[in-house]
Amino acid sequence: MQVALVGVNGYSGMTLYRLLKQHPAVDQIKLYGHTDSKPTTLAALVPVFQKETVRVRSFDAATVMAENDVVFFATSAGVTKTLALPLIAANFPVIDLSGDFRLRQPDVYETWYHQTAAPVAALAKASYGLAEFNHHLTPYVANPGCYATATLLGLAPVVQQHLIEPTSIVVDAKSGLSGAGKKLSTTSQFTMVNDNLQLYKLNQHQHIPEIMQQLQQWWPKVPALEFTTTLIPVTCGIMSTIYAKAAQPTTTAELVAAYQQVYQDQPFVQVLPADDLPTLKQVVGSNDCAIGVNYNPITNTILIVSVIDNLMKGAAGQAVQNFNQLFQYPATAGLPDLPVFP
Ligand SMILES: NC(=O)C1=CN([C@@H]2O[C@H](COP(=O)(O)OP(=O)(O)OC[C@H]3O[C@@H](n4cnc5c(N)ncnc54)[C@H](OP(=O)(O)O)[C@@H]3O)[C@@H](O)[C@H]2O)C=CC1
Ligand SMILES: CC(=O)N[C@@H](CCC(=O)OP(=O)(O)O)C(=O)O
Repeated sequence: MQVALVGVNGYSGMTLYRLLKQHPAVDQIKLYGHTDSKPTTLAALVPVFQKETVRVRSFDAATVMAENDVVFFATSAGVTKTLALPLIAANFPVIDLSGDFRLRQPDVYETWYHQTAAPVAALAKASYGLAEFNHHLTPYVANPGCYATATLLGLAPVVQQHLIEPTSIVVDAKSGLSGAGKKLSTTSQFTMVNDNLQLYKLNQHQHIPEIMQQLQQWWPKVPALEFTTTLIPVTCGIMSTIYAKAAQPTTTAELVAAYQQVYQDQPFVQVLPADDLPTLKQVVGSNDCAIGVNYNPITNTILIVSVIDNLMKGAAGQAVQNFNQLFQYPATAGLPDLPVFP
């Protein structure tokens, strides 16, 4: 299998390169940059990869299709909606880590991403690749966002089985700094991130419509959700802490059983026993999502804690899961089994 990767010098691209390099079905990885990039090497672009002398060439859609069997785009929002159009027209396999093709409605993308959307005909050819649930992939896979992945995997059982009041979902999500990509900003300087917590994009986060789109497919009665995001001083990891009112009184044991039933055949989702809640260290470096649930009978509230590594399950790892599904490789091929600890 000949694999193309665009955006290798971003955080998700670097992670994807590392995974693809040890994927048993990948024979060669070809790297591409901007359409007007000067030829260079990976070592020159990513100094920590100093041993990697593989070339990085400018992006040209016809060359990419001629030289490869599939292309991964680990590029910033707004790039694939133009660069990928010839690939979509040719039905060439694409796995897109950006948000450009996740939202079905162009006006929703324009509202939340503050830029023009991809053409409607192109959007219609994309499938949303929440890997545990969406198995009918088209050749163009829109890989989910990191917060959306943690939150949707956490909510799926209670939403699909109508175990909560649909109007009562509150999500308090936190992310490490690598979620913001490599570009430095005032809020991402060491002096602001270290020893600090910063709430951001209040009621404006682009993953709100992405989460809603999927929740409403599972249960149209979910009208909205409260969703906040906080930058925390870790490099990798997302913790999505979710609260919802139970539809009727329940127990933690019943909830754990419901979650275990939904995820019993999923190698990358670990449902923890009752009274156990996950930590970031249980998943960082792996492609796992770990989920803990608890019921508070005094307030009739269900608590769900869902953790992932934003660059793995939230980006590159799930992209490899979708690659495995698209080409019918074993689900776990090329994906590490254990987190990095200590
Ligand atoms: N970081 C995360 O945890 C997650 C990220 N994502 C998504 O994955 C994508 C990449 O994110 P991340 O790695 O964090 O971002 P980075 O900012 O770290 O990297 C962005 C990459 O896109 C490349 N790029 C930007 N514009 C162009 C262009 N016009 N043509 C070709 N390449 C381009 C950059 O190359 P150069 O530097 O040379 O311009 C760089 O390689 C984004 O869409 C992001 O939303 C999704 C889930 C989680
Ligand atoms: C910490 C941090 O800033 N995280 C980013 C997540 C980026 C992402 O995954 O966004 P896309 O939808 O564009 O893929 C954010 O909250 O916007």
